[in-house]
Amino acid sequence: MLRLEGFEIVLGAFRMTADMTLEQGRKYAVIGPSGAGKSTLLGALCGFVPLAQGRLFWQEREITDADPGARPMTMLFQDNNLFPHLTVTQNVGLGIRPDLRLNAQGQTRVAQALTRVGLADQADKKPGALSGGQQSRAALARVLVQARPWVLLDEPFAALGPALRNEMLDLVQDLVAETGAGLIMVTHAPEDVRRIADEVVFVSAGQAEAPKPAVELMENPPPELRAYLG
Ligand SMILES: Nc1ncnc2c1ncn2[C@@H]1O[C@H](COP(=O)(O)OP(=O)(O)OP(=O)(O)O)[C@@H](O)[C@H]1O
Repeated sequence: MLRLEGFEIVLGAFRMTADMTLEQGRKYAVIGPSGAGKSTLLGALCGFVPLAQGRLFWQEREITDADPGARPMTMLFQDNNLFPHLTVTQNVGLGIRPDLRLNAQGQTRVAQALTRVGLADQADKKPGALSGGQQSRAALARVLVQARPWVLLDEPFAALGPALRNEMLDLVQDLVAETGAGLIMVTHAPEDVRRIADEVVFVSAGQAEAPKPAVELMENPPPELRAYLG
């Protein structure tokens, strides 16, 4: 369980609030207009964006001031954050040790993650030699080896075509189901919400609303959400 208690985030003229509990193992979509604060909210959870007020708890433990690396979450960005000069294996290995000095067990974990995402035969290539979908798979393998209780995705597959994006969403869905991780995913696509989310956090007008069941909300959106969905 992740508890956001009285969050207030202030970045220059921008201000937003959030107060909610996110249950372990559930899948949350974060949606809302451009500039509403979706990425900022994920940044605050990961410790990249400071809180002006509020506290963050994970399973009763306060982690408000914990370093990003000491938090129970991994973040995957749209550009996948792959290092072009490292091989796929090395990029995934970074998820275990930033200095890449992996022991045999670490190397096995990397190999297993690459097999799981279907990249075993691409392990020695550099990211530039992979397709967009394969790059996303490599980034997901790195998330997998980190084995954190929460996976945060910020519009991760927006650059992919619809079929490939659905394939990646299904893979993410399978991975979190296998590992028991919770998922928090920023997306602009209502079809992504329907495909993957249990619940929706709607961010608008300076507030991240507490999650609501996805099916109910998408079938019967309140006026603000209806205006956003168009
Ligand atoms: N470092 C910063 N300093 C000042 N303002 C910032 C900073 N980072 C973000 N902002 C502002 O915070 C607001 C929220 O930005 P954010 O990127 O979280 O929105 P978003 O909902 O993710 O938008 P999009 O859907 O377009 O990605 C924006 O008005 C943005 O300009």
